[in-house]
Amino acid sequence: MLSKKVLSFKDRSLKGNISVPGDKSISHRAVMFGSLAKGETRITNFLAGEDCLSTIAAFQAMGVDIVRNNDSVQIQSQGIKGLKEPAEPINLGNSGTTARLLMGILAGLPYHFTLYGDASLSKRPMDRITNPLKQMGAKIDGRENGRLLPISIRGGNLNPIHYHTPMKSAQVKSGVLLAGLLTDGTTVVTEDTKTRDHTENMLKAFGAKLNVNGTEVTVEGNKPLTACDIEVPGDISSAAFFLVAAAVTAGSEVKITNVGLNQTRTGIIDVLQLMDVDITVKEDRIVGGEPIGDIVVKSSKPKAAVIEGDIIPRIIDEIPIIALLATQAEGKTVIKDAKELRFKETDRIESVVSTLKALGAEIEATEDGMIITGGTKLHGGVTNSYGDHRIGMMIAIASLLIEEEVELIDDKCIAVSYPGFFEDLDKLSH
Ligand SMILES: O=C(O)C1=C[C@@H](OP(=O)(O)O)[C@@H](O)[C@H](O)C1
Ligand SMILES: C=C(OP(=O)(O)O)C(=O)O
Repeated sequence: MLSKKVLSFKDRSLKGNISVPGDKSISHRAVMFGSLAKGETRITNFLAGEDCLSTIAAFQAMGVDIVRNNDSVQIQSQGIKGLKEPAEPINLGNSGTTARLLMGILAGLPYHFTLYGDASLSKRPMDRITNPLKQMGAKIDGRENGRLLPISIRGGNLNPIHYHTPMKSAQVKSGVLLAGLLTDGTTVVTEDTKTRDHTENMLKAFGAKLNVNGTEVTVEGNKPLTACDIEVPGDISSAAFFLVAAAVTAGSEVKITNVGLNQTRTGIIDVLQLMDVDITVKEDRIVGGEPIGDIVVKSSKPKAAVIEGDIIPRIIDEIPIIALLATQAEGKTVIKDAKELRFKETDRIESVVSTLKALGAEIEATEDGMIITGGTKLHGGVTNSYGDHRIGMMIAIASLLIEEEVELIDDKCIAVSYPGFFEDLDKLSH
């Protein structure tokens, strides 16, 4: 039975300060690298969302001692050599990041693994990572020749690789780099456009021999990682929902503190500026190579924009909430070059378009994006997140603009990336 929530937030303005939970991408990587590094790694401000809990469970299944207390995590590891063959299949839940990065690690270990996920993850393409790993020598099989989960891996004896990622994906880049760490030579990964670089930043902090030159990353294999402490910045992808909410509701002013401002993730700030939203950003400090600071957004009169090209990987998870912003902007917004949206928890081109259309927006899907005519008054109705956390949060923010009730079917999936989302929305609502 799917959960259901009736949203009637009409006419609320958002005021106040919050710090959103820890960054999902960084939390995953902290657990993974901490499990590979000999010694004790302590993580603070860890995101206790379902996806990151799947990552913890995967390494516990390989014998790593991981203890979590709310958003603090303590890892005691014997290093790569201490990892054990899990007795049971590994459940990846809903998490694409766990799947693609973990496969890179497992491919380098001399054991057998079986991986599976939920209905959504079982539809998402895994050949983007299994293909390069097979080229490196891993034995991988699964549905449709290793394209889909469940997948089995017999790892070990990998060769290094020079690999150019055919799609703009930090998960693929990271998975290949992690496999490269477990070889005897030098692995080089290149990409057309720089995608999020948390793997590179954090591997350096763990002592890996890694070099970044523009869009080329080189890693030396067979060099042990050393445990270190990781402070996770707030997740700008979670903050994005409240930044847009403040921009589109009257009388609002929201400050998000302690949020990650890594350049490869801050496309949402650029888009808000491009669309004439009143936004101020203040960078405070850099921790583990990751800049952290505060963002303030006030009620605005947004203008439409064309959003395309190299900015897309920098806003890939924010496009659902940007689409909602575009419904309230003056003019026609065009989002292009975003075909990758079709491979997320849902096909986010179809799920965003059908959901916003059902609420009265003027929005059309294109092959690689969407066209949105702004200035529409949204209305109530029955909506479905389709099990996609970012669609669920987009609907909740849309309901702030809607007089009638909005029914949200499957609100619980929001816990994948933002367990306290409705509490934070309540905290800011006046
Ligand atoms: O590396 C990561 O942590 C992520 C990379 C992106 O996916 P792709 O690599 O598929 O673009 C993003 O959508 C996902 O939420 C997290
Ligand atoms: C696409 C996402 O995550 P993942 O690929 O890890 O499932 C997301 O969080 O929006």
